[in-house]
Amino acid sequence: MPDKIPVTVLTGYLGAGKTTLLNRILTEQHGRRYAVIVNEFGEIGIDNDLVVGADEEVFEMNNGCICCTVRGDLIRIIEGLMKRRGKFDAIIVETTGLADPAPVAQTFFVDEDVAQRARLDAVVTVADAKWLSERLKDAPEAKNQIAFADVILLNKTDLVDAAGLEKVEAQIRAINPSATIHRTVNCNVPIGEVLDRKAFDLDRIMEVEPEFLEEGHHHHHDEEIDSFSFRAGEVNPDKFMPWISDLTQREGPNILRCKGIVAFPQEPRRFVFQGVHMILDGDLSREWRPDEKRESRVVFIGRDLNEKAIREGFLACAA
Ligand SMILES: Nc1nc2c(ncn2[C@@H]2O[C@H](COP(=O)(O)OP(=O)(O)OP(=O)(O)O)[C@@H](O)[C@H]2O)c(=O)[nH]1
Repeated sequence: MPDKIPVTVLTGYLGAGKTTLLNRILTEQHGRRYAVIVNEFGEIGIDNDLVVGADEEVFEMNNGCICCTVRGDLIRIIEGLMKRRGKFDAIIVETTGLADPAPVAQTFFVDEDVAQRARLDAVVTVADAKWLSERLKDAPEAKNQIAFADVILLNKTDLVDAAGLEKVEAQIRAINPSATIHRTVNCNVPIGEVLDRKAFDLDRIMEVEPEFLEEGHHHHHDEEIDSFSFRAGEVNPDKFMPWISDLTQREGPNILRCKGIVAFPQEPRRFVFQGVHMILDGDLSREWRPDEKRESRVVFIGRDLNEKAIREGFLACAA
């Protein structure tokens, strides 16, 4: 029987830096080939588009959270991949920021076909040094992601002072005393520290969650969190820029995450923006391909957001 394929589960709350880490892994010269499975919360697949696709194959799983409705998809994708062994050396699964990692990890033990052919190498959690403390108060998923981690990247250390870092690291330690913690900016960790760790420890997980190996999963997502996405054609940058900047300043506390790919008239490149609460980043990225439809897509995830007002505001930016 050939060796089992190692699988890394990449988790972390909304906007912590999972895609940043994934892109770092995929662009680094390491001589290994990865198959990547990306699960995204929200109807329009944007993450998939932001992953630097070199030779890697990226499988997208939308319309649901990996730990709930689409777990069957995960099993099917992995089984499909197993038929093409030899084309890649390892699998990376990026979960949505709202996923509970337990049922994802459980798949590798409970589903027999998967368990025979793949092994969970490690759960790697990216934690946002600026926002984790807040999320530990109001988001159970954020706590589970820390509790289940074998390796934790305490990321965005550039946004927090030394005392703040000590405090959040102590909170992490209180939840998970055994994970290796790396402090990072833009997830700048040597790749060997996150991949091929042989770190997943079932005994430890059974202590965290004694029912881990039992079938049946009752993960209730935070009902207050809404996600909506809108599409438009080209948008006018002179309208769009002030709108998005004003919206994130005003509604920032409620916007857990926003991101989008936007088409400006006469601009050959795609404008990509990303936000976490009030912090907004945006830049022109690669050129639109000739076969691509020049459309603008935006996603907002948050609490108590006024969907109608945001939709109207966005559509009013049309070029
Ligand atoms: N200041 C700062 N920004 C960072 C750092 N790492 C990532 N970011 C930014 O944070 C934003 C979110 O990063 P992503 O990698 O897309 O986060 P994610 O966890 O994949 O987000 P979701 O998939 O939406 O949950 C982007 O604008 C990044 O450029 C960091 O260390 N410092």
